[in-house]
Order: sequence, then structure tokens, then C-alpha cells
Amino acid sequence: MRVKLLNKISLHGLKRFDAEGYLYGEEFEEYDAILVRSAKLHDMSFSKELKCIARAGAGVNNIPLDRCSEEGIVVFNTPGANANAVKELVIAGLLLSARKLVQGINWVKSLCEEDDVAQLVEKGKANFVGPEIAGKKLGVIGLGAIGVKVANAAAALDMEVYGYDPYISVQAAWTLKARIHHVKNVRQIFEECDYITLHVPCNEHTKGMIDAQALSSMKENVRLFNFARGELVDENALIEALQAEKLAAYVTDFPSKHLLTVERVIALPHLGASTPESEDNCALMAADEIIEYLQYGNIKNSVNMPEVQMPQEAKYRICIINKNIPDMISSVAAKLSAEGINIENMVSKGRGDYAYTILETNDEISLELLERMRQREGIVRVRIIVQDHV
Ligand SMILES: NC(=O)c1ccc[n+]([C@@H]2O[C@H](COP(=O)([O-])OP(=O)(O)OC[C@H]3O[C@@H](n4cnc5c(N)ncnc54)[C@H](O)[C@@H]3O)[C@@H](O)[C@H]2O)c1
Ligand SMILES: O=C(O)CC[C@@H](O)C(=O)O
Repeated sequence: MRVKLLNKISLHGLKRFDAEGYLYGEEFEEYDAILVRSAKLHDMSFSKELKCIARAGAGVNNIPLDRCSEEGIVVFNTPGANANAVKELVIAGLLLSARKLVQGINWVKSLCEEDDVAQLVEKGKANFVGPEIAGKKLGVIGLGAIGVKVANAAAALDMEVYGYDPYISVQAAWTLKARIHHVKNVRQIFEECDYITLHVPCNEHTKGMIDAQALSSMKENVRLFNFARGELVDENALIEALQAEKLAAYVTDFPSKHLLTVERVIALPHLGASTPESEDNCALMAADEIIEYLQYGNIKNSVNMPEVQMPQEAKYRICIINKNIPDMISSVAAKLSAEGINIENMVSKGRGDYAYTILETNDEISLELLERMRQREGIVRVRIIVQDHV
């Protein structure tokens, strides 16, 4: 199996691919899997053999999910694997923006030609006074893997934290500290919070969610943090709000040419997940997802297909991606039984427009039969996995 790498991936994860079964590298023209971080795949034409894409990270807006589903390509991400790294950077961002650290550091550097630095520092430090974060209101929009950690850490630093997430998972809700206020309308965060941080995925519903209206409903001197995706914020409206001194700071991991010259912008080079720990975690999880799918057909942490896992207990495993419509399973089962093939085990799950089915048998399956299955309308992909040792 060939795994094409599109970004720098931690060796820790790559070591999971044993040399007997896998080759990995950047150069392949034909490949079975892609392992990617932030590289954009929307304009990439895929190898015919491509079966899955693993995003070593959380955001999948760099991957054409609809096209992948239509072509029967399973897309994975690595939920939570880099959440702690991002949380720590957001906390750094809160402190950077409140205490004017960047401006202070730059000013001190500018004194390098002076002899009386200690005296100048004492005289000039009044220009860099900034508030403490304790007791201030922080609004966290999106309470997933990162948002929950940020909310809890900020509460531990004595901030008063408000959280908004209409789709919060049970797991996230359990993890959230009891003292985080639950907000039902995001406007409450805009109207009441001194610090606002975004932790939602970038999709058609969230793009531009911080627009002119949202910005105008915010209090004066709000500090806004965007460690999620640049497109969540309407850049023109943001620049206007910064120039009008409505916002005290915009701290972002997603700089653009226009933002770089705007005052009160603190821009980082997409460093959220750039820690050795997070890079190892993401690469390990992504590599395991690819291996589990290519070798066993099991799907874990997919963003476009259902979760389906079953231990292999028969020699042949047929893995089918099909449209989530009536008569799919019955027609496959009929084709198998017409050839005298007995199904030993089976699992099938739907998710949105697609479904995934694993069927197991110990009876020999001909290539013609697999081809006939592929021809059936609604069947997107059929793959057979043979385990001789079962
Ligand atoms: N800066 C970085 O390096 C970096 C690293 C990791 C993730 N990210 C970005 O952060 C995002 C969040 O990451 P995560 O790991 O917490 O993901 P996650 O999937 O665990 O959490 C996202 C949360 O957002 C919520 N949500 C979705 N739409 C919402 C809406 N309209 N309003 C409020 N909440 C909404 C979901 O219910 C979910 O709980 C990623 O999608 C990615 O774009 C950036
Ligand atoms: O891979 C990275 O460095 C960034 C990942 C991050 O943007 C994510 O969405 O997980």
C-alpha cells in the first residue's frame, strides 16, 4: 500500500507503517491513501486507487468532502489530538493581548543602542500598561475538543467564562467545569464579553459568522481571538472595527496580507498545532486510521462516512460504500446467495447520503461477482480484503 504525504508528518506516526506492507513518501503518482495536514486538496486530482485521506489535525476545510464521498474515499481527522497545543496558545494569546507584551518586547529591543536602558525602561513602561484577565468575561464560541479546554483553563485563571455551542456533544458537556455559564444565544457573548474566542469548524454555516453586525453588537475594547480559521471573520468589517478602535486586539493564527499592516493585530504563523506532542499525537492517530481502514476496512473518526468496526472472523471481507437508499443490502445479499456464498458476519451503517457495509464469508468470491456488485446503481465502491490466517 502506498501512502502519499502532502505535508511534514511526524516520524512517530510514520513508523506505524510497517515496511513489509507500506511505502510512504511525497513522490507517488499512484497511491492508496493520503496523509495531510493543511495542504489544500480541492484542486487536486486523485489517484484511481485512492481509498482514504487522513487529516492529521481537526479542520477538514482543505479537503473536498463531497467529491470524496461521491468517489467512495473515506476522510478521517484526528479529533482532540492537537487540542491541548491550541489551548495553550490561546491562553498565551489572552495574556499577549491584555498586557501589551508584543509592543513592550519590540520597544525594549529598539533600545539596543542606548546606554541607560534600565532608566528608559522605567520611564517608558507606562505606555504598556494592560489589564489582568482575572475577573474579565471570556466568551467561548464552539465547545468541542479545544473550546472546552480553553474554557476550563480560563476559568482556572479566574476568568468568568461563557460558552456557546448549540451542538455540544455529551462528552464535551461532561468535561466542562460547572462554573462555565451556558449561553443559548451567541449575541449574549457579543454583547457582554470582554474577550471572545472562536473554536468552531469552518463550513458554509460558520464562514463570516463574525461580520459587521456581530462586531457592532460587541462591547467597546473587546479582544477577539481566532485560532480556528481566518474565513470565520469578515475581514473588511474586522479591519473597520479595528481602525475605529472598537476592538482592542485581534489575535489570529491566520494572517493575511491586509491584516499585517493593521494596528492591534497580533498575527501568528498558524502555530496552534505546532508542538512536538501534538504533531506526534495527530500523526499517530492518522496513521492508525489509515492502517485500520486499508487492512481491515474498519472506519474510525471519519468525517464523511459512518463509524463501522468489526473484528475480522472470516477469510473474505467485502467492504461496500453505497448510497443510503433502500434495497442496497438486499441486492448485494441476493447476488451472494445466487452464487451459493454464505454470509458469516455483517455490519452496516448509514450516515447522511452514504452507508458503509462490511460482509464476511469463508466462501471463495470471483472477480466477476465483485464487478457485478460494482455495476449496481447506488454502489459507490466495493473492496475485498483477504486474511489467510483467519
Ligand atoms: N490553529 C490551529 O492550528 C488549529 C488546530 C486545531 C483546530 N483548529 C481549528 O479549530 C476548529 C475546532 O477544533 P476542535 O478540535 O475543537 O473541533 P471539534 O469538532 O472538537 O469542536 C468544534 C465544536 O464547534 C461546535 N460548533 C459547530 N458549529 C457551531 C456554531 N455555529 N456555533 C457554535 N458552535 C459550533 C461543534 O458542535 C463542536 O462542538 C477546527 O475545525 C479547526 O478549524 C485550528
Ligand atoms: O497541521 C497543522 O499545523 C494545523 C492543524 C490545524 O489547523 C487543525 O485544524 O487541526
